[in-house]
Amino acid sequence: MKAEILDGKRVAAEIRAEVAKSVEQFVASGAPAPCLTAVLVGEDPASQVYVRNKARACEKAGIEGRTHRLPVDAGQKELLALVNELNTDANVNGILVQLPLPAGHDYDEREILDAIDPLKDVDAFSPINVGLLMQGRPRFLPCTPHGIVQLLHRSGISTSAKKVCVIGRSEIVGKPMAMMLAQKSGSCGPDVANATVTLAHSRTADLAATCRDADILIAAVGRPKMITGDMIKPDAVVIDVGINRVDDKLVGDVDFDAAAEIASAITPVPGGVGPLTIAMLLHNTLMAAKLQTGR
Ligand SMILES: Nc1nc2c(c(=O)[nH]1)N[C@@H](CN(C=O)c1ccc(C(=O)N[C@@H](CCC(=O)O)C(=O)O)cc1)CN2
Repeated sequence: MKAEILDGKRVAAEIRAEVAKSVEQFVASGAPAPCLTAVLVGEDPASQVYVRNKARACEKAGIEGRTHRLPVDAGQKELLALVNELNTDANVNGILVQLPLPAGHDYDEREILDAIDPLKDVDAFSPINVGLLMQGRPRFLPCTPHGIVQLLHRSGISTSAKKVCVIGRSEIVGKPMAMMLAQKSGSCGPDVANATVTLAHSRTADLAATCRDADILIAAVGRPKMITGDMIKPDAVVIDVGINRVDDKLVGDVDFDAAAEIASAITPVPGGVGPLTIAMLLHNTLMAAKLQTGR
């Protein structure tokens, strides 16, 4: 294999240790431990795992991690009422609603995310936080794209003047990722910015050629092994955001074996981008607590 493996698990552990140290200092200054509250609707197995992992990660970092579980058919009104209750609970610094909300029960995801107090919106999905990011003056950075920025930065990979292709235009990953990489340096954390970004999607005319033109390829489409070896420029950096369960195994959006023979660096699945999402959530929770207490 030619490519260097970008070890997201290791970088996430490094960030989690840094957050834990900062939490310790925050608490030593007389502040209460930061508190993150996750809301889980229904019993989707993957969502249950993610929420449990978030609570465990909180505990290890000295953050109080609470989970509110609602039945699948709780309904929009009850969910909104819970979000509003958490907004006014002074003991709660960060709120997240685990996505996706259950299908077939008429949940309006947009209305729920809009209702989260922007100062407690540690996922950075609310319109205020998305708008601040668009304007290059973010408050919270969305966790998965921020994790990717940290991984690139800590792996010594610069994006400045590079051609980056982000495949997938989701609100959680694709759109904010493209926005962050296109910003001027310094506005979205470390010096991972100033890229020339293409945001590709299902209607992109010649996706293979578009991908092949990229120095850095970020795949966030949710389709197993969709990015094949022939879509990768020799020596490109490949970041795989996909987590697809196929025959009881996790596979990314990239055909890893083929890509690793062509790329200079690549993230594995599992153990690549995924663990960074939770690390950056802890970072945002501490930030929220600091913003709310003025410390
Ligand atoms: N409210 C949110 N909902 C969702 C988010 C989010 O950031 N906020 N992102 C994803 C799910 N997610 C966190 O919520 C998440 C996904 C994957 C991982 C992870 O560590 N993956 C591991 C594999 C884990 C496994 O065995 O399944 C890896 O890639 O190594 C963490 C968090 C959608 N919903």
